[in-house]
Amino acid sequence: MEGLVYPKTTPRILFPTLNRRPSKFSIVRSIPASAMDAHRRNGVGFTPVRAQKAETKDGSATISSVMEDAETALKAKEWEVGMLINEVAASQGIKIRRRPPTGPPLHYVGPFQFRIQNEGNTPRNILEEIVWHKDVEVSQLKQRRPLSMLKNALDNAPPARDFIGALMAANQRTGLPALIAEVKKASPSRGILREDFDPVEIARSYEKGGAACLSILTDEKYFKGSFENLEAVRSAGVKCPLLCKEFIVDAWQIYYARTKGADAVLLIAAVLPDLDIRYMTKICKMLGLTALVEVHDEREMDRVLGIEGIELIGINNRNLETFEVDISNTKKLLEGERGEIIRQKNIIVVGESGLFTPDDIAYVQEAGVKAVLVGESIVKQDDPGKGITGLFGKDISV
Ligand SMILES: O=C(O)c1ccccc1NCC(=O)[C@H](O)[C@H](O)COP(=O)(O)O
Repeated sequence: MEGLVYPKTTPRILFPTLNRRPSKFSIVRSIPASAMDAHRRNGVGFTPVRAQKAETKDGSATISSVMEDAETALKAKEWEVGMLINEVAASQGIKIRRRPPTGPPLHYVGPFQFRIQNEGNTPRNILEEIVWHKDVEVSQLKQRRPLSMLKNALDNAPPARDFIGALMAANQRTGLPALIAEVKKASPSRGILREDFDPVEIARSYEKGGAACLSILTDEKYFKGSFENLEAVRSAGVKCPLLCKEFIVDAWQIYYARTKGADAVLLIAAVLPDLDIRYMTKICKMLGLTALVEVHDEREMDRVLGIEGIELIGINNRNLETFEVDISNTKKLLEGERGEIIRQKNIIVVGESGLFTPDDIAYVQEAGVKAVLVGESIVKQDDPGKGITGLFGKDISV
């Protein structure tokens, strides 16, 4: 296995040749997942994990300083806690691991220091990579806007609107699954979906075409979305309630989404252990937000059905680890006892991903969904609102 090589010497000693010899220090990654290859081909946001190097103020590379004993012990503890979190998640069948907090161990050979790419420090699939990146992104954002600051900002946020109410009203009005129309410029599996991307124009067109709610991608790196898009759509006067489509790994993000005008947030069961879903759902309720809890398979569905207070479940037909899309996943997860429990608990189910035709809509409606979340097939149309008519096989505008 190959790793990025840095010389090991005493602390703060400059190693001036490092910057001039980048090719010798680059990593050849060996990630087997075909998803990673597809992702790389599409060129959306992939950054290999690299060894960390310290930089001085003048920008030249330095040798990582030798850590003090206390610092080493703290890092070791952080590592252990990180591993424990992953163990709890794994015991619930969660395959997505959280990012190792201190990075992989260093190896010393002569004057060199190696950080070897291995199973433990390399994301195994695209969802894991997104989550690891999100962990870093959120911890940086939190430093700039601590929770106390967000809590103060809540007072100035536009009021939260009834996301589920809007879905139910549209479902009753049309007799068809209510549409959550997705404002999405790009995705890891499909690359760029729309070059001329004006989120407000697309949102208005969706609303005119009969969408009940909108899903706004806010992830920048992998979906080319932003919180500015969310804010812009909200302040443009679009009436449809807005789902903040983000990879939530920390409750701080829920507060942040609310300050930016979100009416709902996504919680992904493939990423979040039960306890996180439980307390994040409570935070959502406290803030007046709807939680759309997303599942991909039977195990995730069973976990989520075991959690009190879940009102809205999304069944994603896209396997976020392999990118495979199969709309029969919706039917499979709503069959038998699970469907029964969902009806008893009055949970609204949303069919997500891979829906392109009126037959697809009819198929998931027959399976039991009251709403659908659709991106690609409508956002790619010249007139996204008219794309809705094509998707449903009839005009569903108000
Ligand atoms: O779509 C991806 O490539 C993707 C990769 C990793 C995590 C999530 C991903 N997509 C999120 C979604 O599931 C879709 O944006 C959403 O359900 C709409 O799907 P579609 O109608 O197929 O655009």
